[in-house]
Amino acid sequence: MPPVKYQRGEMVMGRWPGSSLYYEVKVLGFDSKSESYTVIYKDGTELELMEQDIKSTAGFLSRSRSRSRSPGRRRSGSRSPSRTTRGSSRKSTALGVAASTDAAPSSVKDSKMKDFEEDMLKTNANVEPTPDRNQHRYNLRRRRDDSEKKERKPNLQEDSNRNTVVSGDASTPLDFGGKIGAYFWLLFLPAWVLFMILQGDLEDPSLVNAPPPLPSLDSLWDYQSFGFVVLWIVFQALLYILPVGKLSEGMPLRTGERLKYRTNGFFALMVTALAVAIAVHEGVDLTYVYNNFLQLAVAAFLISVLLSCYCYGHSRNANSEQLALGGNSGNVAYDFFKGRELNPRIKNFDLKFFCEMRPGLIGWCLINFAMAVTEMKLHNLDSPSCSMILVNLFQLLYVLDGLWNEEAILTTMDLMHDGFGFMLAFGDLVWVPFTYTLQAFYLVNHPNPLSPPAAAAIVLLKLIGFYIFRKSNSEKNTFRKNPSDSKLSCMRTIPTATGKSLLTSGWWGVVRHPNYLGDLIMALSWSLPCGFSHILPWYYMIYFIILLVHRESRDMSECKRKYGSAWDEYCQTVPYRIIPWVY
Ligand SMILES: NC(=O)c1ccc[n+]([C@@H]2O[C@H](COP(=O)([O-])OP(=O)(O)OC[C@H]3O[C@@H](n4cnc5c(N)ncnc54)[C@H](OP(=O)(O)O)[C@@H]3O)[C@@H](O)[C@H]2O)c1
Ligand SMILES: CC(C)CCC[C@@H](C)[C@H]1CC[C@H]2C3=C(CC[C@]12C)[C@@]1(C)CC[C@H](O)C(C)(C)[C@@H]1CC3
Repeated sequence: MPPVKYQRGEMVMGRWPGSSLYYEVKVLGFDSKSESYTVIYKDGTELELMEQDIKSTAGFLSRSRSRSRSPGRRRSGSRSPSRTTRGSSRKSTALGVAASTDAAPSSVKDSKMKDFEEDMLKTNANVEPTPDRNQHRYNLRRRRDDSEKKERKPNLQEDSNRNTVVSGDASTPLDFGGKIGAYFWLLFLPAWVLFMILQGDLEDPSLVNAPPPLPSLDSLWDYQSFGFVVLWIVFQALLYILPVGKLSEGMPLRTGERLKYRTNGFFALMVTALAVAIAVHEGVDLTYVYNNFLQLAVAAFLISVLLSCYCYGHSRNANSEQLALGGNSGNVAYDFFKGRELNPRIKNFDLKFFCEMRPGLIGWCLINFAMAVTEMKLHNLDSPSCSMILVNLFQLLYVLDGLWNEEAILTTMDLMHDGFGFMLAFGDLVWVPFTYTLQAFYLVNHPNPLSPPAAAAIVLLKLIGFYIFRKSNSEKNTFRKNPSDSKLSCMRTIPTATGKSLLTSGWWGVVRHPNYLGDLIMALSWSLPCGFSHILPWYYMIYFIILLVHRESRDMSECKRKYGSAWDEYCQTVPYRIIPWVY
């Protein structure tokens, strides 16, 4: 049995799960089975922490003094993470290092808490002084009371049977149907892409039709297509590593470290556009993409499988801090699917960031363009049809916007929380370029003439969706990068115990995911130009509703875990999730 490093009653610094912030906590006990400590925070929140998430108060303070910054303060530069300066409605947040107990729920202020508060006051005398400590409130929700605690002791084995993962410091429920679900998705997703591409080729494509006959294995594989996909990825990788463009910092990791990312996506798109223009001018025939769509998709699929295997292997050498919460269940299929490592890198080359923003996203535009060229050739047109132009322009705008604001991706769920495994590798390299292009693919053989008023109405819808999407993403991104940015001076916020606050006005006060709302309106405008004759071009809309509803609920659980009662307060203030008064 390992020696017990921290004793019952000892005051130590405990890391708040999922963040790099440390709070003063009191050790209540040690569980030898799970090798975890039960600790209590000042508001009565009890958690089980592993030894690596605890530091002795003395060592912690001398270290943070010598650097003159606590982990919490490091997060937001020289400001204390909780310092709020604007808006009378703004409440202050709890501090990473020391917080008053003013707002601890009265129910938890029992005698144990009183002793504890006294201990805390003594310890706080040693803590770095903070400018507005007295205003701070502790708004963590008490996780468990004593009676519950008696019933449940942390146990790794027990948790894994219950479909939860104990990953470093938090119990994370398994997602996507757990272990069985992972097998299902691993088989279903590639089969579904194959099915849809085959449907798109039919004269009467309908998702409710019987599946088309399976093509022979021979016809799926093509060396040339494989070569083109490899070349494409290598070309994009070369553009990514060029020392052109900004080096942006990601959000702080659990270790407090911030990774650097080369955000030159817009430049990469421009260079690619130039290269494609030269190639077309030199006689390269883009109808190849339409004629070999299936073979190109199969090649991309094989590459995504190889990449996922590499990432799974790579994660074996990663330490627990580098693993994603939730991709570390011990079940090979689940972890392979969900991704174990948060930021797999080859030197400074970030695989997740690169795959999410470059080959698939830029490939999406190239494929759409190739479909427009094919439509013109097949139907002897001087220019693509109005529907094809709208689909191309709308989706190009979406990608351009994503690459122009590439830095914003660093605050999204995928970058901050998800591991990089099959789901994202396949999603980025196959799903995005070969299913998001299905509307253009469909239009090649299924023209849908649009009247000018119909086209104008669709353009208006797209612009409304885009406005909501862009404004809300920018609000959140600006706020996360610099909470005291003058552009947000009139915004109301709710403070949380982690030092971050939640916006409750502007778009984030309308619904909890205004960016999803804008995205959904845009998705509608992408399907409308294809008409209502078939369901295939509506696949994106249907998939997107499912994806965003699921994503929203995943984000809800994650935010509840991170922010506790502050999140509940936010949900009360902003009751609708995505669509006002509907959902
Ligand atoms: N086209 C596609 O296939 C596709 C698919 C998925 C998503 N998307 C788009 O990608 C973008 C990113 O989506 P995402 O799923 O990563 O979610 P997101 O909405 O960008 O990020 C969610 C995170 O925002 C923070 N947050 C939540 N409420 C907040 C508030 N009131 N104030 C401040 N911060 C708040 C929380 O993180 P912290 O508090 O930790 O910062 C939360 O975890 C969206 O625009 C979405 O529409 C597109
Ligand atoms: C069913 C699975 C295979 C699901 C796979 C999901 C991924 C394809 C998506 C998850 C997050 C998405 C995303 C974009 C593209 C699709 C995903 C990778 C995005 C890069 C599209 C451009 C946007 O501007 C964006 C940068 C906001 C966006 C970020 C999230």
